[in-house]
Amino acid sequence: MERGKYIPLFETKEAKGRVFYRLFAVTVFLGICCIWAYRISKMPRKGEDGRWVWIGLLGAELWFSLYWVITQAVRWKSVFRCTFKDRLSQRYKNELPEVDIFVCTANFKIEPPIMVVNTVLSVMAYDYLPEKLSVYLSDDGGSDLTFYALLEASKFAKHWIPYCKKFNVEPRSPAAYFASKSNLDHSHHNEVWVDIKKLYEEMEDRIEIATKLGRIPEEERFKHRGFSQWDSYSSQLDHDTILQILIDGKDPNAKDIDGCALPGLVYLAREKRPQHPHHFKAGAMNALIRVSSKISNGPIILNLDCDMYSNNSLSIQDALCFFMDKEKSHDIAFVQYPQHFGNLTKNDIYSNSLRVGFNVEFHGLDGYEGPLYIGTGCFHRRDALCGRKFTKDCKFEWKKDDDHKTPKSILELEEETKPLASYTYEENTQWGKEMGLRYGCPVEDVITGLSIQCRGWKSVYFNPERKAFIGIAPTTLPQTLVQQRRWAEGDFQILFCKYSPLWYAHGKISLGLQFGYCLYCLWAPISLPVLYYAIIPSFYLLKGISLFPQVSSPWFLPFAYVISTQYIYNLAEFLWSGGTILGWWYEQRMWLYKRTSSYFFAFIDTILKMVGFTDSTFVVTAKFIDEDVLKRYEKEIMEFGDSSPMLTILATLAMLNLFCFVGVVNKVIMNGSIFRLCKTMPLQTLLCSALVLINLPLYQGLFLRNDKGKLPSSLALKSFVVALLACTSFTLLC
Ligand SMILES: O=c1ccn([C@@H]2O[C@H](COP(=O)(O)OP(=O)(O)O[C@H]3O[C@H](CO)[C@@H](O)[C@H](O)[C@H]3O)[C@@H](O)[C@H]2O)c(=O)[nH]1
Ligand SMILES: [Mn+2]
Repeated sequence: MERGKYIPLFETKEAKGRVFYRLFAVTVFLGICCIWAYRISKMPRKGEDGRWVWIGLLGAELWFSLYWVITQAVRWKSVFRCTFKDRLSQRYKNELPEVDIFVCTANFKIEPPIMVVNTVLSVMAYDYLPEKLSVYLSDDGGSDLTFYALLEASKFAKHWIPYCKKFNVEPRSPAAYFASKSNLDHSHHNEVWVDIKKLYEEMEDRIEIATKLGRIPEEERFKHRGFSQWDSYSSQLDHDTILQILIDGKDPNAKDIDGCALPGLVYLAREKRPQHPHHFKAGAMNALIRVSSKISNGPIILNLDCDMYSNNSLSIQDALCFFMDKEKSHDIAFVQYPQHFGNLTKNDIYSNSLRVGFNVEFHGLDGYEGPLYIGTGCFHRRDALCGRKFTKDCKFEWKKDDDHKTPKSILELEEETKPLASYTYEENTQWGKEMGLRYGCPVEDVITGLSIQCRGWKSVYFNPERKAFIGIAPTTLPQTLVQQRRWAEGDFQILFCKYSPLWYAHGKISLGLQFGYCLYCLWAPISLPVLYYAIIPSFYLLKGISLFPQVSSPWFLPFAYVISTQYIYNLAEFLWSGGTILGWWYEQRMWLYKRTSSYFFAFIDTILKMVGFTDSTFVVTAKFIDEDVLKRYEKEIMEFGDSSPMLTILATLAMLNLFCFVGVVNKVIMNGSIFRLCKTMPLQTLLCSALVLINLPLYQGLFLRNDKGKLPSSLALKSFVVALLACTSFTLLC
């Protein structure tokens, strides 16, 4: 390749068919305007019955419309990216930058150590110069079991990495590799394969036995000095910094069985004290940023959750194409990959795949200054993450002036580095404010990404054919709802924080991206109009009062047009993103459930937090479940299983709609014709029936099931009584 001539390392293509989409969106918008016109012109006058209900409906419809406009922003200007990895390696050969990989884990009980080390092994085996790769595991659980697992993994890596490279295997998480059918069928069923599998299984056994027993074999304890650091350990929330360099990447003797260099491997449990807030994952990440700066100081950082293993051994090269292009890279701060999940059922019963988000919306965000940072599967430029502003003369030289000139012993290096992970280190500094990940928000990732973009940087969304990372999605309804609640709460808080996409970001990022952020930041308040729509029209249906136009009225047309096109378009988008029809139906259900429970509670939580009543926490999502639950999950039977307030709301709403529906059916049987009902109150009838239909699994969970995943009978009784009371008092009083 000719030196000096500019050859791009990546390409950005605009989505096709934008013009058609925009025309379509305009017609829908006209329909929406007609709906407003209907609401305003037909509003009962002051003193007339039903005025407040109409005002409520108008409010809800205005909210929906505003939100619809926002969803258009992320469909308006979509782009797609592709990279040229071969050019990258030709151009830079051995001058590629060092890359530091951060894996976070928090609790060995719900994030099993064997899963964590599989993630670690998958990234250690990246097809990248091992001398330029360092892997850091942050263990917020401060568990010697996790440390033991990592120690085992550091030994196994000496066999695993050369094996992966020799046979060019994918994926490089051993568990995923041995479980994958394609690798079973036509893999090199030779001795090497059998040997490596045996080695893995032995390691797996040792780790799992230790995890089950809750302690490490006594003899292992003496073998490695690292365990002595637990001598002063009192609890997960009260211990000194534990730092252990398991493989020193700089050590010429750190070699795999083939004599090739190994990537660095470091275990860190930052110091924690009960009175001192540790700021959850953000705190862990900031400690890692500082600790790694002393040890390897790679200018590029990859951040992964402990369940997200690498599924593509060339992802680093892909990401570097975005960071190392001579002309287009200077302002790129991070490259975000989508999250994929390996444990979804065929129709994705809890709608966890976030299909449309990753296949449509994120491409839309990428058309502006780029996607949000979503905490995992994201490559960062260290400088940008540490608070640097982007200015026109930010040009990067990737060659590093080596500041570790005098080689130190591991012990010295560890002792020098430890203070960086102490909780006092951050006192009176900008960490958590202007440096590193932001504190105080349950979605530390999104707010951090926003603050980076507000400092003039851009980001890139890269969604390659072969999935780069695969993680674990929640497998029960309560887990999904809790996760969604944390996200909705965090995103809503961003709206009021210093970096609010509404005011602070104005002028710093484009209007389109401001809208893009609002798409997520407004999840919590959208719960209110959804709740309104899920209750009021059904009540009025029961009473026989119409709130929407009749079929014969011309006003019916805009409603019919907007509703039908939106659902058809939504279905098409879902199928196009790789979903199934049943999966779409499940998504409609989860759409409703998230809004009426998670988002609603997130709304309340945020308000309470603002008044100073509560503080947000981070409920870590469980990454494994027991056999019984797993069986139901695989059969796509909804798992309720507890009686949290969120499930109580869902059950009560479902019962309420059932009563209204039964009440109406009863009336029709007694004295009316179904035909007349559909003519006079078509939309209310449709809405109420759809709500009943979508809630079928809930009724089953309340009354028909006997397994452990059903709803508790106390909750069934509660929701039954509350809904009945609500319906009767409404019909009698209003
Ligand atoms: O005190 C804590 C709590 C969590 N974690 C780690 O943070 C990651 C994410 O936690 P998880 O319970 O899996 O949450 P999810 O909802 O699946 O995570 C998504 O949403 C989070 C923000 O809400 C982001 O931090 C994550 O990166 C993103 O994947 C996991 O690796 C945890 O081990 C910590 O290191 N320390
Ligand atoms: Mn997770």
